Amino acid sequence: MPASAKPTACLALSDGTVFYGMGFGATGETVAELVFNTAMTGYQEIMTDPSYAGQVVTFTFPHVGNVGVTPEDDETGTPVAAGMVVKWDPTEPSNWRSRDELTHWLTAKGRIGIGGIDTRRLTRAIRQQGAPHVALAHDPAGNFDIAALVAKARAWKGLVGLDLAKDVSCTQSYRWNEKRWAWPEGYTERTGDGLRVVAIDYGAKRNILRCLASAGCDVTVLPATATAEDVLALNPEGVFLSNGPGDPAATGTYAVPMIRGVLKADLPLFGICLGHQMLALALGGKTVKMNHGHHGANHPVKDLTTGKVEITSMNHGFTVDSQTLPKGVSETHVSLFDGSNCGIAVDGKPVFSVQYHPEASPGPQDSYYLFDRFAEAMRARRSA
Ligand SMILES: NC(=O)CC[C@H](N)C(=O)O
Repeated sequence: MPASAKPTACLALSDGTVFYGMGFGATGETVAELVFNTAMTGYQEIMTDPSYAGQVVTFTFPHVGNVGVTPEDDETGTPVAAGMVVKWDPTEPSNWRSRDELTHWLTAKGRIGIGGIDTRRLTRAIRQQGAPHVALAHDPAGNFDIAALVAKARAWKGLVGLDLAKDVSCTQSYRWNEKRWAWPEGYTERTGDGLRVVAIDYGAKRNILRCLASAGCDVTVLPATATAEDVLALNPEGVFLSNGPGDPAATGTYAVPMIRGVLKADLPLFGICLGHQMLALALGGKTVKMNHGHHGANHPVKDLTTGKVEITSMNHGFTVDSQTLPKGVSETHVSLFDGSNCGIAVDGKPVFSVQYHPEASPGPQDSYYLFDRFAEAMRARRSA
């Protein structure tokens, strides 16, 4: 922000720290948790990932806006993150795929952005104090009641205990057949299997559904509140639990009974992120809030069964406490950043889940094998 320019946006942290900058996108105010994401690409996928409901995202990579936005890159129909914080004001798009400018898109979709922020200082603050509660305000006239904004950030109850999955889930069931556009090395499209998969939508990213379809699945998506009876009535060959926002323990009030009911049917089951956390809860484990979580596209994860390291895309603020996993449930993956749990499996059964995002959107493709593993488990069951 030029020294002479009057700030048109501000970010007030609950500890009273205030960052001033230039507003873009929608005007108004929002109160949320503040996280940082270190990915160098994929700002549109990040903003439209429903798992970011209730969170404002600080982008540590400074170039945001340079490839514009295109509906093809939406993870759901609209940005779900509450707002975005960037170092420089978004640049004009220069990309053949761009259909809109980031700033215009944010305005149209009612999401606030703030540019000109020292994102390095802000990120250090997030690391030190844990993901803070913030109020983000954008007013072209530059009038801000800072005391009121700080008070709003302080009064906000936060994500612990908050169930947001119901808000972002679909309300009606639907079929999904669209496949991936690009293939990770060594993989090609699997067709003709028609593996009947029921995917529970807690805020599912579209590229996860594409990956399931590409692995040979014929996917029926059900709303978050679907019961085990609803799921099993569709005679699935496998069940998938999606990613999603909020506290897994709060979402678990309805998801856990459903998952326990489905587990009795002894079907292949695969969960990602929130789905992973809720599978752990259903099996008797516990989840805890992390200090500032993991949000980025280069997080190393070790597969404990093979010793292989995957570079993964991550976005989570809660984690499964591996100490609480009961007998018969194994930890399969760990984060090489902090040793936190990144995967579990029920011993001897094709029931498994991962904390990270193997659909590679945005980011690395190393973990696509998990979709194939899920599909292979269904094929094995079919031929048994
Ligand atoms: N990406 C996700 O599914 C996030 C899960 C959960 N809301 C968390 O923050 O840990």
